[in-house]
Amino acid sequence: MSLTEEEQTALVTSDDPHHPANLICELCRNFYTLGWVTGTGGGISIKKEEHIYIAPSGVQKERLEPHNMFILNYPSLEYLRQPTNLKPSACTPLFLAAYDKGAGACIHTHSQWAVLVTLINKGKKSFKIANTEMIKGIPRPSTGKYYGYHDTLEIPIIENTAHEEDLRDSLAKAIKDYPDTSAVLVRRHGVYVWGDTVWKAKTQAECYDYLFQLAVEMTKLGLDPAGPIDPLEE
Ligand SMILES: CSCCC(=O)C(=O)COP(=O)(O)O
Ligand SMILES: [Zn+2]
Repeated sequence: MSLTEEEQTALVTSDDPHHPANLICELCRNFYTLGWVTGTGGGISIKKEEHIYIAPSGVQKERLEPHNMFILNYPSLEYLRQPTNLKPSACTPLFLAAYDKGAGACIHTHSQWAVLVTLINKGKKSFKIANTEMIKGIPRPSTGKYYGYHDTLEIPIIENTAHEEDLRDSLAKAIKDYPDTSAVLVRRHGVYVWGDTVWKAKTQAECYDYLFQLAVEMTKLGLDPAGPIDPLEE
């Protein structure tokens, strides 16, 4: 299905700040201040009905404008809009793996806390944390509820590749092997987080980042993030 130029422009033009083309720009500016999307890496994609909005690759994400957005039809994966002289984010195949799981938005961060948590879990295929309030912000699809305070949250870690797009198969396998997960850590690189809606994805990304930082700091203090509550604490 090819759209006229006017139809394509209409898909990225709106006064509504919640329109995906506007939200991606706003959220990337927000994520930039958190150190999640500096140096052009990282980003966010949003799905609105059958339209997937994707930012361009290799551009400063905090300077994006709505007319820079690519739009893919889902599930046909046909591009409805491709801005000239730009390439879609290299994360596109990874975002699609999250959409295949029913996500409404997917965030990729290069947060140093995400990177560090993969390094303190050297040689391990996952990161675990328990007995922490912020775990309660993470959904657990198998129960239809959220994780509880005393639950152990486990996030898979996959190995980085030279090119972002080559992560797709291992990310898809991690999603299959960890059906309760809504995030995949990429060693020495960052994290992918997805949610049913853009706001859920954002909340979860914030909770995960908090938990990654906490785990790094706990480990530095000789505490085990997945360990039991020490009775002497109370
Ligand atoms: C310095 S960024 C290296 C590539 C990367 O990790 C990444 O997330 C790229 O994303 P883009 O949307 O710019 O293709
Ligand atoms: Zn990346």
